[in-house]
Amino acid sequence: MHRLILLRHGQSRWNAEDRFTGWTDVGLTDRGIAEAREAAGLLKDAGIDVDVAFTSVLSRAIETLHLVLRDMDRLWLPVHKHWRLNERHYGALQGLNKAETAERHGAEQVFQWRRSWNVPPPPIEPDEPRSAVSDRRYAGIAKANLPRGESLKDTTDRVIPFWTEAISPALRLGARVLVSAHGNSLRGLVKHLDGVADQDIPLFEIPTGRPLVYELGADLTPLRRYFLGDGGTVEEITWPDREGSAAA
Ligand SMILES: O=C(O)[C@@H](CO)OP(=O)(O)O
Repeated sequence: MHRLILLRHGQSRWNAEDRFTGWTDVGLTDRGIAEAREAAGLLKDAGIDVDVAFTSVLSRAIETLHLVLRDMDRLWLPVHKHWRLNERHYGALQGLNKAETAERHGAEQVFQWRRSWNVPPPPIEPDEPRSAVSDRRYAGIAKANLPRGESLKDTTDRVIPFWTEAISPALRLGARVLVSAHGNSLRGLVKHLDGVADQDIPLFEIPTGRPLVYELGADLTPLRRYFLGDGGTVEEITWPDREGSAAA
């Protein structure tokens, strides 16, 4: 059996302020730091160890990973950072308050932007200061390939090549893998792993700082998936049984 742990970063400053964040690089709040440390405690209590970690190039996921590895006494493990694990790029919505945006554009429109499978947010202009074009961490990516606003489908489409080329080979070699990333990049990965139907993914939320453990078969097919809870409890995830869906 292979084991994969997915971890959404602890609460960020903009989570706390209810702002669309996306590729904006904001740090953790005190609560976010506490959540990351609680995640380490849950992993240790469950007897789960890790051999290699992957994260995005955004500070909130990197900081969360470091806090977890430090508390697990595993700071020495190999860590691979990649932009493909970044949060969904929220385009021109980045920086706006979510409740105010709902008042302005309507709750249904905002729900579509936030949770639909394939509705992208309004795009950001490449020459805007908020764009990733001028950010040195993305210097190696062709400008034309830098996202300007992604749907969940767009996000998933850029996460999966990294899953295929980097994460799944590590699992196949027998490594226990921890991925510290973001609400939407992880939702996309879950959708892919479990073959979740498009209409079921909008209601699936990954809480900040709560480890989601996947037990995978030899061919990396999910056998079980569950959130770790206090006192050694687990919360199993099941998906509606739909025709055409590979989900269990
Ligand atoms: O703002 C964001 O980048 C994400 C995650 O916090 O928000 P949402 O959950 O609304 O997709």
